[in-house]
Amino acid sequence: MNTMTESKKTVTLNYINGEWVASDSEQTAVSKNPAKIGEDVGYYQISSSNDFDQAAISARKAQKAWGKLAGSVRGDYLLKAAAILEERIEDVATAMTQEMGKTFAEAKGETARGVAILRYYAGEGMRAIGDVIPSSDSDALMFTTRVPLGVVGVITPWNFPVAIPLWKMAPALIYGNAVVVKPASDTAITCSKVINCLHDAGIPAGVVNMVTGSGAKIGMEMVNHPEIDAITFTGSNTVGKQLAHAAVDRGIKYQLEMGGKNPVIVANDADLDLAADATISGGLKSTGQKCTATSRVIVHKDVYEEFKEKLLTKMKTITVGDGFETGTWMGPCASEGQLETVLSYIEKGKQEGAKLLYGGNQVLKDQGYYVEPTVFENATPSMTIAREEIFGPVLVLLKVETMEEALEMANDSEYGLSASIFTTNIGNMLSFINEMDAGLVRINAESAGVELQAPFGGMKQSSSHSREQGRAAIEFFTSIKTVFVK
Ligand SMILES: NC(=O)C1=CN([C@@H]2O[C@H](COP(=O)(O)OP(=O)(O)OC[C@H]3O[C@@H](n4cnc5c(N)ncnc54)[C@H](O)[C@@H]3O)[C@@H](O)[C@H]2O)C=CC1
Ligand SMILES: O=C(O)CCC(=O)C(=O)O
Repeated sequence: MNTMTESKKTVTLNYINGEWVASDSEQTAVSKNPAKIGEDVGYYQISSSNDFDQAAISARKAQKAWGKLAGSVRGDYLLKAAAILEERIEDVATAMTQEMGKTFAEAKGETARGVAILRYYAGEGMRAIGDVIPSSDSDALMFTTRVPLGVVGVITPWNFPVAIPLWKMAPALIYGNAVVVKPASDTAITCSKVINCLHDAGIPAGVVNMVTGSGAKIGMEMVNHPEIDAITFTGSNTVGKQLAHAAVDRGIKYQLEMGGKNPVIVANDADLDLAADATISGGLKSTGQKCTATSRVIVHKDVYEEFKEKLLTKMKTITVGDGFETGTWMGPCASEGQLETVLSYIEKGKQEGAKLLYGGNQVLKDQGYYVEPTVFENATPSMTIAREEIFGPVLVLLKVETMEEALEMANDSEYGLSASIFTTNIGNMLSFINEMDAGLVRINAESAGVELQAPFGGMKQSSSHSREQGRAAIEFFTSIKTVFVK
């Protein structure tokens, strides 16, 4: 059981060496429902250094035998976990909607994606892990193989509390690593339900561990711990950079997926209904809390007014509310802190002279942390709302004279995660594919929408220039060994 009952409270436990255990700090914190002020979802452990130490040591011990299993045997555990997660979709998605506010439909979709991730990486256990390379010595055999890194520390955010832990843990595990995961506190309960699926699948004790608590404490201990051989992180740039410095100091491998300020270009030959729908879906689904969310909408002057009208008409139909209620299209911000951040960016946009076209207000104040879908125009590329990641349902319209200017503006960002263009012109498409500095470029499709079997990651400040997901994950979670036999 991943929980215990204490004074009528449901308390989520840490998972260390195959057992659900309370922290020796004897302290817990509450996970709150952002859709209902005052409703507690449950409690999680505020872990101590000793808890983390135990988890890391257990992982080290377990990794030795785990790494020696055949890939197909490791894959069988992932397949079992996938089947269990699939049976528990409603329960896991319920916890997700309660903890971070995503609509129940989105939460079920994400959990189903988690199932697919486990199945995809189970298959990786049977695929090639090396090449035979002709040696200059004709009597020798030379080839590459791949070995696990050892114990991988996994630090995850709250915005995809099932998919992100799984797209990091599943490849780590299939390639023979053990893991210690520290989930975001806001979604610790959801993550514990995912870990419970691996536990119920019978994964050997110590191969998977979860320790909840403060990022500043447990996260930093993780990167500095001698039993941790690599760190994979998704979250803010500030934290990512701190982790990178610490990882470099220790000489361990690290992988960071961080922010985005993702542009959409709407050309004068675009299908404007498609562009407006995709801008809304890409920018406002999950209340804009995706690193791939559309944020800057760069529109050619010839179609600017028509596109704007279509966008506004569609935006006005968006219903904001509790993600469990039928008819809700957009849930609350994930936490009070996140709501405050979004409102402060909206305020800054107004102060710096952008025109608020629609939204901008906190709504349903007495119920939860809700904000209206919001769009600005008359913004300049140097304004804060056009430069910084907002991580909320805020779009910024920018008008351009030419396609060259559009591409230049799209690239004028410290980030380079994802980008879209809406056009019917092959020349525009090709220029965008070749010249857009982003890890994910999408033509006539929204900027969000990552496929688990394809590489995912950003350019510039959006990532550590590595890629996760798909076959690309093997590059981070293994080391190449070149073997020469004579
Ligand atoms: N790229 C993405 O998908 C995400 C981006 N963000 C961005 O970050 C902003 C703030 O969100 P937060 O949840 O506060 O992100 P964060 O970067 O603080 O948290 C992400 C994870 O890192 C952990 N963490 C926090 N401080 C740490 C430290 N010093 N050392 C090691 N681990 C640490 C957290 O506990 C959590 O598990 C958002 O508004 C958004 O702009 C947040 C979440 C996901
Ligand atoms: O767009 C997606 O599906 C994934 C987004 C993501 O990785 C993130 O927000 O951290």
